[in-house]
Amino acid sequence: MSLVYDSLARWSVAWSPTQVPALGLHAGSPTMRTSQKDFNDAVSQVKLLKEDPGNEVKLKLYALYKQATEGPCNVPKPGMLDFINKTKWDAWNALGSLSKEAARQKYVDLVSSLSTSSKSPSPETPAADRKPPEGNSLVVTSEDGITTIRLNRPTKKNALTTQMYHDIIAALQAASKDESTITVLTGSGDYYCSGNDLTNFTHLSAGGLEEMARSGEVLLRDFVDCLIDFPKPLVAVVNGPAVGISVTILGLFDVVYATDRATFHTPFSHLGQSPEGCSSYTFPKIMGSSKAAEMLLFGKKLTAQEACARGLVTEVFPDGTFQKEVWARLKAYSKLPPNALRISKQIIRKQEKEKLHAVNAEESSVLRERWLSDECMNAIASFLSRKAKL
Ligand SMILES: CCCCCCCCCCC/C=C/C(=O)SCCNC(=O)CCNC(=O)[C@H](O)C(C)(C)COP(=O)(O)OP(=O)(O)OC[C@H]1O[C@@H](n2cnc3c(N)ncnc32)[C@H](O)[C@@H]1OP(=O)(O)O
Repeated sequence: MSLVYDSLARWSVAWSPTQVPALGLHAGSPTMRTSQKDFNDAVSQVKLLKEDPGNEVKLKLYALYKQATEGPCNVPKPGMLDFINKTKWDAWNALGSLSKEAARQKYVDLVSSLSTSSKSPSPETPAADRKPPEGNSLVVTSEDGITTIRLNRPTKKNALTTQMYHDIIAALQAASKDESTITVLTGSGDYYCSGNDLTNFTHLSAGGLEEMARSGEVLLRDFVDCLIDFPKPLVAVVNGPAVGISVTILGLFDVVYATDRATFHTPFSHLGQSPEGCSSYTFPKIMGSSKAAEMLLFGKKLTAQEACARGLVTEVFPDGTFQKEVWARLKAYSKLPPNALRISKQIIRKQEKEKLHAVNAEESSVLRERWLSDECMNAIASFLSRKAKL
């Protein structure tokens, strides 16, 4: 959860020993002097931890630090949409009337338990060497008549940032005009895609939440429109679990190949959201209304085999031979006459294009409303504070 992580990392800058505010101890108490030194040492030690202790621990550290230095939570509760500060406030407030001394002790104990399970880097290790940069979130290549658009944020399970939606649109537009015969969407690492990056909701502009929801609606509509209009064969190479919008848009692909490790999950109700990617239309058509409802309303997660039996997936391959088999198949298909493929694809799509655009516009507009709802806000806050995992 990078947002809270980053935010906590920033707080740790403020924990520099020279900036730590006075702890309000009674001079002359040897126990407390020791405790203060231990506490200050622990504060410094946190910054040397090599391994990320995870958001839950970092929140505990934050809360204990605040309690130890300022006492019980004494600031107003941040608004519901101020996810990060609300999460921090909740953690601090949960400590109730715990004394400063007890909080300091708990902080020291917690850091000490972390230090024993994680080696500190040598002081000269440059920060950049500790966490390698992720590089480009989208990688587009063209080879053997195939343009491949690869989601490339493996450490975030290829969650889609707003920039990635824009980049995919641009990549599809370029692919529609390039020399390739087939276009492929796939993912790097163990996941295909974990859907919309939930931290997209935290990037509020001056226009506030309403403006964010409005621009989200436009971006979603443009993204899905681009898939509806894509003129060449579009293939999904589903290399691992797929969540949310990465699943719903599969109904707009021509062929979907999946590893037997893949799962297909659309937890919209859990998130206080509603279906997109034209799935409210394509899913009932592909698998029948009751099977579609099980996925889109109740968030039933399908195995690759189940998704194949329901017609969402074209074929499932054993994970061990997935890449080899699929790419060999695609290379063979890419030798087919490109114009015939284009014309055939377009005549198939033409029958439904208008309908799909209308469905997309409606789904996007309904989602804009959903994004402003308490149900959605609470679900996202819950994910960001790591209370719930889907
Ligand atoms: C209004 C503005 C919107 C602008 C954009 C509009 C465009 C269209 C929007 C269309 C609507 C789309 C809807 C959806 O896609 S709904 C589905 C959303 N996805 C989820 O709810 C999945 C959430 N993730 C999880 O449940 C788990 O992470 C997952 C099961 C996928 C994997 O669990 P696992 O335990 O294996 O791994 P981690 O949880 O530790 O994940 C590793 C790190 O990756 C981060 N992560 C994963 N998925 C997401 C995500 N979707 N958004 C943000 N971050 C994600 C996770 O937090 C971990 O990060 P840290 O290592 O930093 O903790």
